[in-house]
Amino acid sequence: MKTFDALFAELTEKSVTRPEGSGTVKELDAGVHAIGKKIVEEAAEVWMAAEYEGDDRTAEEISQLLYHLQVLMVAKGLTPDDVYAHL
Ligand SMILES: N=c1c2ncn([C@@H]3O[C@H](COP(=O)(O)OP(=O)(O)OP(=O)(O)O)[C@@H](O)[C@H]3O)c2ncn1[C@@H]1O[C@H](COP(=O)(O)O)[C@@H](O)[C@H]1O
Repeated sequence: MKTFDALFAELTEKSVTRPEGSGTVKELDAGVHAIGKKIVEEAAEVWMAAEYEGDDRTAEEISQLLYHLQVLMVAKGLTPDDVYAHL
């Protein structure tokens, strides 16, 4: 089981070490515009899953949305604390 903070640490490290085959590195290289489109796409999938696909699928789609939000955070140099400050 991975937490939000553990995933963020993993993605931050990958952005620095840039390992071969990392989807995160590929997405970071695609840029903020492309990441933003993934976020919108995943948000729609969360909505559809919540309405029509049950709790497991909804949780899975939420995890994917959180992942893409974290990639955007890394791309923009934002930390979880920057976000938590607004909660
Ligand atoms: N949690 C995730 C995660 N959630 C979602 N995704 C990506 O988001 C996509 C969402 O799947 P969809 O089926 O909705 O999208 P799709 O349209 O079929 O896929 P694409 O054609 O858009 O890639 C997946 O294909 C993954 O590319 C993730 N990619 C990576 N992680 C974790 O991030 C960490 C680093 O991953 P790498 O950088 O790939 O090593 C690892 O711990 C991974 O488990």
